[in-house]
Amino acid sequence: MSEPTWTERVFGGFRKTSERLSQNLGGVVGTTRLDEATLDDVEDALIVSDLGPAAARRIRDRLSEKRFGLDVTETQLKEAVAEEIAAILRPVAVPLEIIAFPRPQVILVIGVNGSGKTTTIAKLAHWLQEDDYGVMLAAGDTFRAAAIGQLATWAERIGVPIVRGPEGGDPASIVFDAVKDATARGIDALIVDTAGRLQNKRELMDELAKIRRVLGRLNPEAPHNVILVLDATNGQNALSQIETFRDVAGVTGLVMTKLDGTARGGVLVAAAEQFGLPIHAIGVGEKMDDLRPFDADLVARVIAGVA
Ligand SMILES: Nc1nc2c(ncn2[C@@H]2O[C@H](COP(=O)(O)OP(=O)(O)OP(=O)(O)O)[C@@H](O)[C@H]2O)c(=O)[nH]1
Repeated sequence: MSEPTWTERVFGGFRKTSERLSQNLGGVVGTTRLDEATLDDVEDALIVSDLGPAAARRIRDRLSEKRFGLDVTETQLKEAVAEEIAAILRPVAVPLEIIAFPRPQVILVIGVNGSGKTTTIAKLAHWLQEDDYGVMLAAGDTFRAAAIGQLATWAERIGVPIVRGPEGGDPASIVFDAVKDATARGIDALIVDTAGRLQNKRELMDELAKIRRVLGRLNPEAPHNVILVLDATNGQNALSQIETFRDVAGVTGLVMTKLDGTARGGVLVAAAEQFGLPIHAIGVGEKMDDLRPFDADLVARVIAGVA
């Protein structure tokens, strides 16, 4: 059997959301009048399909504004829902921009253990490299020797330089060395792995504050990006993670990984509505070319079951 295409994998990541939505919109068979009762059903269906109450309400209101009292078939209703989901997702489908000057652009990557942070850093490095950017990695997750080793293995595989220190080393000093090195080499993007642990918010805040302080001495604008990696299989937990990391670490953008599984990716719609943070990319596998741009229209159609 041939490997699934990336679009097929995205279908996997949103399948649970999509199936639930379809089941719950299942009451709409044949042609239905879009009255208050039907709109209530649609809103409920959206809520239980991971899109969350705020996005569900917005979609309901938009449907009501545009089509109240009209007769719609199930397909027309799903098409209309897809359009409203896309309207929520399009503003946040923002690719990661690499600025030309000053170099390097410093990209901190954070996320809870096992979220796919290290793999995402590797994929991102590979992605940027394919676009002819010079990339360097910094092993700022000094908490575990294995994390440093894992990143170093990826660096070698992709063919990018890495700055690393000993286990338990000071992340801020590694990042400082990395920025100096990257500057000397004319590197475009320096991607920094961080311990990013939420178990101890105070420690995380202190660590990031120190990294920011040290970076600020070299370039007041650094870090240019703070990307939070989210695991799609965590469902609604993603929302509380975004909120906490936003408050603690000043998140500037998101990458959702593991959307190739049977994840409940619909939570991204809830996240878009609630936080409005850019979704730079999605992860659809464990290999280095398994990072994809976030395609709002495709995802909306997959969720609504009309792709
Ligand atoms: N299916 C799938 N697996 C992924 C994806 N991204 C990462 N993984 C896997 O998820 C597991 C955890 O990924 P890591 O990159 O090590 O996660 P991490 O957040 O760095 O974890 P720690 O090193 O424990 O902090 C690994 O087995 C990865 O291969 C993805 O998009 N799809």
